[in-house]
Amino acid sequence: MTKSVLELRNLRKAYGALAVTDDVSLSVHPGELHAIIGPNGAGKTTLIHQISGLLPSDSGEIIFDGEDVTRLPMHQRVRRGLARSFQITSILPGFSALENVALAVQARSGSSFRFFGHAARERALNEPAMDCLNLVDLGARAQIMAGLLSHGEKRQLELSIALATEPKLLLLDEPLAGTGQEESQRVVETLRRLKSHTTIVLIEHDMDAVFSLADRVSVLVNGRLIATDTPERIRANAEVRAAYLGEEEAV
Ligand SMILES: Nc1ncnc2c1ncn2[C@@H]1O[C@H](COP(=O)(O)OP(=O)(O)OP(=O)(O)O)[C@@H](O)[C@H]1O
Repeated sequence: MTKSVLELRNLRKAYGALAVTDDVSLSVHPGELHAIIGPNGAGKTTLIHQISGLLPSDSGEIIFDGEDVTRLPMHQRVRRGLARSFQITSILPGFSALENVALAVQARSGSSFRFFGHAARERALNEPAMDCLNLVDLGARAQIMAGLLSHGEKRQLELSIALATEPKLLLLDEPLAGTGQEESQRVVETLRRLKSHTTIVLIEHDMDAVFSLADRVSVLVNGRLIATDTPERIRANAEVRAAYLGEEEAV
C-alpha cells in the first residue's frame, strides 16, 4: 500500500460544547489533489488550522510523511515540508515579485549560500525563484513591485512563494476567494499545473473548480466527514446532496 503523505486519525477540536471537528480520519495520497468541501461553518478552516499547527487538537493524531506531528509547533511542521499558502498580507509589497520568491528560496536553503560570492548567490536564488514564478504564470511580472500586482496575481505569487519552499504537501484555504471570473480561471489553471509538482489539500467553495481539479473529495458536515471519494461518486452521493440542499444549488 502507498504511504500516505498525510493521515488524520480521529481528529477533534471543540470550543466549549461545540465540536467543530469531530472524529475526522482521512488519508491524503502522494501526488493527489484532495479537496475538502462542506457547507459554511462545517469546520474546514479549523481542520486546516489543526493540520498546519496553528490550532492544537483536543485529541487524535496527525501523521505527516510517516511522522507523528500532532504536538509539533507550526514552524517545525513547515520545516518538514508542510506548507500552507500564506495570506496575501505576508507578501512584501515593496519588493518585486521575484524578490518575494527569492526570499522564500533563501529561507528554504538556510545558510547554504553563505560561501557564494554576491553575484553567484543572487543567481542561485533568482533562478529557482524564476522557475517558481513561471510555474504560476507570473514570469512576465517578475520585476513588478508585489504591491502593484492585481488581486489574482497576488494569489499566484502566494502560491509561488509556497512552492519555493519545496513542500511535500501544500494546504490551500480558498485560493479563489475574492477573485473575479477571469482571475479565478487563471488561478485554476495554475493549480492544475501545480498538481504535478506537489500534493495538495484544497478547501474551496467554488464547486466547478473543485470538481475539475480534485482527484478525491472529502465532505465535512457539522465537523464530521460524511464521505471521501472521487468527484464523480461524490456528485452522485445522496447524503452529500442532502447536506448541500439550500446551501449550494447542486454539488
Ligand atoms: N475561536 C472560535 N471560538 C468559537 N467558535 C469558533 C471559533 N472558530 C470557529 N468557531 C466555530 O466553528 C465552526 C466552524 O468554523 P470554520 O471556520 O472552521 O468553518 P468553515 O467550514 O471553514 O466555514 P466557512 O466555509 O464559512 O469558511 C463555526 O460554527 C464557527 O463559528
